[in-house]
Amino acid sequence: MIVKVCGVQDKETALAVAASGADFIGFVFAESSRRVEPEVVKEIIAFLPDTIKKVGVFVNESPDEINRIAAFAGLDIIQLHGDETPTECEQIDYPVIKAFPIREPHNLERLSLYDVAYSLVDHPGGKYRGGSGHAFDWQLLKQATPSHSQIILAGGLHPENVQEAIQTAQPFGVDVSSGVETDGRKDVSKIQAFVTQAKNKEMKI
Ligand SMILES: O=C(O)c1ccccc1N[C@@H]1O[C@H](COP(=O)(O)O)[C@@H](O)[C@H]1O
Repeated sequence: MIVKVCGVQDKETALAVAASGADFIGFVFAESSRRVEPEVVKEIIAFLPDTIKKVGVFVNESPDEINRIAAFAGLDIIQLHGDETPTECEQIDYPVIKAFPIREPHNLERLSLYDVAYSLVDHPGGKYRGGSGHAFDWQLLKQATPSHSQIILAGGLHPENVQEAIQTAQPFGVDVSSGVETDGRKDVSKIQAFVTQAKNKEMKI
């Protein structure tokens, strides 16, 4: 099970995410309370091991600008969380995670239009285009087909519900942001608990 922890804004949290055993770490470059500047991300990434993949989250940014920021900061993967077209996804020089808001079963039909590395399925969102902390009906994913690219489940996940979410939706990976925060800040104990639960490891007390 691939685990991504998103919305990291400082070095201490980034090191804790890497130490937790997470596979992907996410930095939000879009409008959000979790937005970080490329210069800050570049500094953080310098301290991270190669084993954790660095994901940049963008919303409706131009492919040229995304490729420029990715090369500058040292990103490995690009997550597109807006209205990006299949053509725009192909203009990204990095593996792409394309996010799809899921409200109804027919929303899954769009996944097959995109030739991307991963499809991320998320709640339609609140104030920003992601990171709402709300879950959608995981049962809808039972209608996903093997022709869809590897599915990452997101939206309202936290340490207490991630195992049920995995059992219900059977995704390739899971992604969390709000669910590992306390009072709007990343909480290291919740990050550790989330990764442990998602990877179905025994909790160390
Ligand atoms: O986290 C954000 O602030 C954010 C802003 C804009 C686009 C995407 C964002 N994050 C992604 O949102 C989902 C779900 O987050 P949550 O766990 O429900 O808080 C996740 O894919 C984040 O990568």
